[in-house]
Amino acid sequence: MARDAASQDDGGDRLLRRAWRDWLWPHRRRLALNIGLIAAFAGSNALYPEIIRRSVDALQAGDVGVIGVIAPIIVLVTALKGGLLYGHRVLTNAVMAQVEADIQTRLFRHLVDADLAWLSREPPAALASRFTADVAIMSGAMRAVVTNALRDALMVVTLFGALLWIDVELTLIVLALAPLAAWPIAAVGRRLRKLARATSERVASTSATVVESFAGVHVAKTYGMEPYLKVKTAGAFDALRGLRVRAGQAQSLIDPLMEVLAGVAVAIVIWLIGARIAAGENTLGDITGFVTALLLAAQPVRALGNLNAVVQGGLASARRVYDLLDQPAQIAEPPGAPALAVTEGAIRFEGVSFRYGEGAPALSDFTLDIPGGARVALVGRSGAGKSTVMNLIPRLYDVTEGRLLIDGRDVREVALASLRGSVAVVSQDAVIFNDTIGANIALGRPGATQGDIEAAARAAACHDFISALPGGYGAQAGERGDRLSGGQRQRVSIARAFLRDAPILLLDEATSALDAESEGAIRAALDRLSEGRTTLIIAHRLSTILDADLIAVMDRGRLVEQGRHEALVSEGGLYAMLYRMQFEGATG
Ligand SMILES: Nc1ncnc2c1ncn2[C@@H]1O[C@H](COP(=O)(O)OP(=O)(O)OP(=O)(O)O)[C@@H](O)[C@H]1O
Repeated sequence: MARDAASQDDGGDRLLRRAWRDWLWPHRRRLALNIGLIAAFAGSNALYPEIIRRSVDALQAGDVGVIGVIAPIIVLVTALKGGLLYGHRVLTNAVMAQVEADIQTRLFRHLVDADLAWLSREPPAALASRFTADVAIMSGAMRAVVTNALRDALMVVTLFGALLWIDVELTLIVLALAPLAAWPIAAVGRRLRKLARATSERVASTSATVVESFAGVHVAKTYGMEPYLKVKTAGAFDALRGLRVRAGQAQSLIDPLMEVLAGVAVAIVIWLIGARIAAGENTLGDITGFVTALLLAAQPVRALGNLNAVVQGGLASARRVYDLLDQPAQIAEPPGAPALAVTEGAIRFEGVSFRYGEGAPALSDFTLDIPGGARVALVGRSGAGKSTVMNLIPRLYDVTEGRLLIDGRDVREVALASLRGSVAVVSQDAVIFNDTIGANIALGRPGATQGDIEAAARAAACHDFISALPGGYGAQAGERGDRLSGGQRQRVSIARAFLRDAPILLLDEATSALDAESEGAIRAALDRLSEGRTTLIIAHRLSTILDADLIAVMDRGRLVEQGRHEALVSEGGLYAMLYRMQFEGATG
């Protein structure tokens, strides 16, 4: 019944087969063993009606001695059932926990390798909800299908076997009622699948709202934004509530419907057997055995009806998980791509155009030659495209038109790891992970020794403050590095870049002012870091600009001027204007 309903919905059947092949088939041995346990359980369950029929008939015939035999048999059968059920549950749990971990691992591996352009479309918390909420719903549905559904189906089959054994004609009459149940279950299933999809999307956006609220809690509190956040989240929670109420209403139909149908079946049976007993064709044992089997079958039949709801929810979540897994990475290297061996470190943008998605171009016909080892300052108004230039070098995005060459090689033709390994980034918001400070520096070069890490920290002027922390390099940096000050975070990220020792350095100078001492330490560290490396700087300080070998002035995605400070000032163009507005009178 569950499959019927699923197949009527677009791709449901294919999705089920795919989920089976991807996640369950690898565990087929343990699943087969589990099915054996369930079959044995269902088989022992079907012995009940026969035991009851015989005892009632024997008791009615005055054979009290039979109780001495029946009672131990009942204990034996229930003990067997108990043992089988225990094994089945433990095994199911182990397999499904493994399946969940498999899905999460594959999803994560796929996502960390995915393109930035595509990853940044969804808030991190919404992505995270696919790992937690969607994977749980999906594995819950699989658990229900491979274990409960099989167990219930086997129970129904064996109990109907028992019914047939007792009375073929009556069993066929009862079976004739089945199609009456199938139709509403399928209809409810289709509705539930739609609601499940909407619910999963809501859960994702609600998680994003909640996480965003707490991530920006400093600003939220300072600006007294609590009422705004309360209203915003209350709306999201209420929308979720609405969806759940509607799903609950649809799902609640199934049980009562099955209940009524079971009542009809029992009534028909009692009515027919009553007539037959009166005619002397059936015994009281027959009716008791038959009704026992029927009542025993009612529960698994009902569970199968409800299973459809779970399957539909699982399919909706599986769709969302596969939507991510099926997204191919556009930024890939050609097979057998050679490693990039940087010799000079010369970078050439050759007629590069680039646009993010559908918007206006962020770069248009941008051509710039950066000699190896040069320090180049990118200057321009906000939104001019400076960060975009930086993003293209390690191929966070690919150019839409033109070429980007490093030492004469197109970056799209070399091994991605070697390209990224040749680049170190120090950005304004130093990205610090929730790990030890030592581990955060070590990210610069996996496999670095403690000695290397300390040398990098010394070069970045952060060894002293790290050593003074309780725990030293083993001290925790906190969530997003919040146990460190802004200046300390920046120095840790500079130490990471020192450790990386890459020939190309991308610097986004911090705009926020630090205290003079911190500022001086960072500047000195950055100067040391950029020595002997091709360095691109999004410059915010006059001193950086004055020191630059080349200033590239950008306007609306185009390179409009280039040269050294004095020459550009005397040209009297955009640079001269920006310089007058921002820096004149400043000491840098
Ligand atoms: N992820 C993105 N998706 C869509 N558009 C983007 C994205 N990042 C930047 N843009 C757009 O591309 C253009 C160039 O942005 P970019 O960040 O390169 O400018 P910028 O010169 O670094 O600005 P700022 O000095 O303010 O950091 C802008 O118009 C911006 O709106």
